[in-house]
Amino acid sequence: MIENKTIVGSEEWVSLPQLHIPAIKVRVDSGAKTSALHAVNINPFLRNNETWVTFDVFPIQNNGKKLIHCEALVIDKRVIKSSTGNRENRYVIRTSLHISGSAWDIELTLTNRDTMGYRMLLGREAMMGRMLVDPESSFLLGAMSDDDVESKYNLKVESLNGLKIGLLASNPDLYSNRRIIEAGERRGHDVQFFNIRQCYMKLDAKTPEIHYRGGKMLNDLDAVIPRIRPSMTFYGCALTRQFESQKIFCLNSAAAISQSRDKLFSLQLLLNNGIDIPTTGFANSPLDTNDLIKMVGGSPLIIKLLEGTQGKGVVLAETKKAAESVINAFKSLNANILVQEFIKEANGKDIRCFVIDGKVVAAMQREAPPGEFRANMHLGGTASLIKVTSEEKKIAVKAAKAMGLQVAGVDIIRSSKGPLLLEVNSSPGLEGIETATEKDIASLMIGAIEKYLKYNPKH
Ligand SMILES: Nc1ncnc2c1ncn2[C@@H]1O[C@H](COP(=O)(O)OP(=O)(O)OP(=O)(O)O)[C@@H](O)[C@H]1O
Ligand SMILES: [Mg+2]
Ligand SMILES: [Mg+2]
Repeated sequence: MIENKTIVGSEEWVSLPQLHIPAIKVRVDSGAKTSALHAVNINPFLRNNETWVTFDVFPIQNNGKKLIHCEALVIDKRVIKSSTGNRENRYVIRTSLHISGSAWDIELTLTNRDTMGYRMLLGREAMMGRMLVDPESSFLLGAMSDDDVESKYNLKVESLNGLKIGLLASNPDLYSNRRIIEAGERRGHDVQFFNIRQCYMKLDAKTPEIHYRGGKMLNDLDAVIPRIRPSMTFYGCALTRQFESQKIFCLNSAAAISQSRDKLFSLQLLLNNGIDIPTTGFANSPLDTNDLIKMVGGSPLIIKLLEGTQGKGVVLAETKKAAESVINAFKSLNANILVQEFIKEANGKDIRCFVIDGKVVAAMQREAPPGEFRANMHLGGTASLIKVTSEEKKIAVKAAKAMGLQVAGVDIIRSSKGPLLLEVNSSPGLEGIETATEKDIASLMIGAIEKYLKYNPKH
């Protein structure tokens, strides 16, 4: 019966019209029993008491732009062993396969293995009685150029006017992240959320790449907004650096973010740029504790964990004895700390200046709840509108510039000696400041990207 069978190569182009996939390159694999489709966002739902699935397919290899939403009736759920030996419980659907003028129904399992090079695998069940494989050849039933594929998918027509912006963060439901996406879309851009943990990259001189779990490529973004939480600094900065090396604009560079995460380094840098800070001491050994306390003017004094955030690692030691115990306790845990003169006259208040592209776009005062000296909102601090002086504005702008940050939350404390810089944040939160000032900060952040990229909306 060999005469009636079509000879195919190890790769071929097919189409799946019921799924609205006009062309997809398959790996012909007679070693696999069932055929598989590389799908993401696979979600079951009930329709007329039957289980269906919705799923997304990126049908074109190395193209993260073209996405097709599919739905199909589930005919089975099966444990499938992949070529690497992993077992996975997969949905099975039935759909019509069109290949070189013939069509027949095949079963397809849905899988979202990232590592699958081909978007579809054609197994022996689908080929049974119809095909013979010549493993040495490819595209015996017809090759397709990139242009052919593009025209099948109308890729050129589809392109948006706006910018493609990626938001690199950890939690899409966070107020700040929701606002950034919303503001970007409102200004006509395509803003997509990417979980930092689900991005991975290929370092290569000729074809460097950044991928997202599920196979999407992120190489074609126009800009990236990194919003890296402290626990993700190392990986998040490596990822941001990779975008930079691929000439994708990042709203805050990896270098600026990583140096802002080192409190000591930041304070040194700020001082070197002529910005005043509360007198600060740092020592490696507990043997120097006594002198360190003296250096910053004795008690009461502030002790800060270098890795602390949200006020959690900041302690006020009222007496010299208390200071010694706390410093030595931290040291015995091998924690890195700095000690700092306590600005009592601030009365539990500090000022947050939000700097974008060299301008203070909003400012608020934060006030600690009664009995607390730390003004952090996470610790119950309240925010209110405040008019900052031109000196304070200058300090904030200078600090952001010294740190190399296009977007920065600059914290200033009012002392009897004048305004002093406390710290500079590279992923400042939007909720407190937008609420207190009723300013659309998210939109101003997107505006900074537009300005840098010289983007002109074509109405
Ligand atoms: N030297 C100081 N004198 C008086 N109050 C201080 C001093 N340093 C910090 N504070 C208060 O404690 C709060 C927290 O300190 P700081 O901002 O340095 O650390 P953090 O909030 O833990 O860091 P991050 O803002 O990065 O989360 C400040 O907002 C301020 O209200
Ligand atoms: Mg702070
Ligand atoms: Mg900080």
